[in-house]
Amino acid sequence: MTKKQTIKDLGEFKSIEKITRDFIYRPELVKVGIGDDGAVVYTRPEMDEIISTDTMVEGVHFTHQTMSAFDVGFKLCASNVSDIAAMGGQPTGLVVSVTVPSDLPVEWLENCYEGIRAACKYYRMNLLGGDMTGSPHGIVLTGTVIGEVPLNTAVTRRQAQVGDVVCVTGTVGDAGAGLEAIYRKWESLFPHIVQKHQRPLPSPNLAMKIRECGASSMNDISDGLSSELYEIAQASQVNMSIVGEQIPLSQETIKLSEKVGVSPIHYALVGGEDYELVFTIKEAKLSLLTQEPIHVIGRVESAGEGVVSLTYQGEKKVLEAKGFCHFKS
Ligand SMILES: Nc1ncnc2c1ncn2[C@@H]1O[C@H](COP(=O)(O)OP(=O)(O)O)[C@@H](O)[C@H]1O
Ligand SMILES: Cc1ncc(C[n+]2csc(CCOP(=O)(O)OP(=O)(O)O)c2C)c(N)n1
Ligand SMILES: [Mg+2]
Repeated sequence: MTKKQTIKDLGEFKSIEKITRDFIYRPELVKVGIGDDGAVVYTRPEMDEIISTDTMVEGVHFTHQTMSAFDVGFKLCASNVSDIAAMGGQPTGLVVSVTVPSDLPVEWLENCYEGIRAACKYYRMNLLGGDMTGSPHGIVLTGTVIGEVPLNTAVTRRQAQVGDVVCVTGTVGDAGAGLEAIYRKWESLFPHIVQKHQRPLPSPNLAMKIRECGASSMNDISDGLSSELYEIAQASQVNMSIVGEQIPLSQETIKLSEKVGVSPIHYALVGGEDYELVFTIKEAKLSLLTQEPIHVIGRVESAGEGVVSLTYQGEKKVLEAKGFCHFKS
């Protein structure tokens, strides 16, 4: 068998050249793209700019068992786009920093960039630049995304109002349950949730509609619904009540929970990486969103310290503020 060409064989500049050709999907927004010290982009006077960044680390966000190189590239973009969507904005550009071991096959990086390309194409986002360095251990990819939202309309976590309903988009818990399915080698039994783990597809268009309908606060679900609810409640200084039975779950997540023997809402509350949205809005505005995949899961009850209560199977408790945590002891 011939040895695969590695990053070290090809060298830094040739590797960059190989993977970054033809990456502009919105040429009208770029003055200077890849190939200079910095990218130069047009900004529009009627828009505010949004900037966010997210990282994927081998062994933390993925392993060679859980995700292909293409998936890693795609999900890096998706998690960044999700942050822009959570502000009610649209993504326009991305820079990617790649830190890889020198013996990594060039093919891995090429496939990863095919995933980045698929996402950039899907979201009409320009790849504007990046960085490439060696890593003594494992792969680390960081995306920094820029996006735009009409002036002064960005939806923050800070404005949830007493009386608002609390809603989520899509189904919640699928990505965490999908990871469990991958670990147990049940991919063929649970194709939909495995796909949700490997290729999440946040929707800035849905987020934009939610913003236009008057959402008072919004957050994306990266660490788990429980911790995202607390982020809104604490930033807005309100208490919320959630009804467990109203959290939308997919059939596959329900089936996997039964097989594994955990509560069906477990993955929704603490799984994370769904890249769905949780938001608050006046109940009267909901009629504008009836065509959309949106579910009411609770209500903003009162001004307060930011406590979230959960009623489930007839029992009301304070929801544990649990989610994915990078620095657990
Ligand atoms: N190393 C850092 N330096 C500066 N700001 C940071 C750093 N890490 C996180 N933040 C900021 O802290 C806030 C919370 O971060 P995070 O939990 O990662 O947000 P999200 O879940 O939306 O990705 C964000 O505003 C983020 O920009
Ligand atoms: C191998 C592996 N183990 C565990 C997870 C689960 N996981 C890793 S990071 C994470 C939370 C989201 O990542 P983070 O970097 O905290 O996203 P952010 O909140 O910054 O958007 C979760 C649920 C995974 N995806 N893959
Ligand atoms: Mg983050």
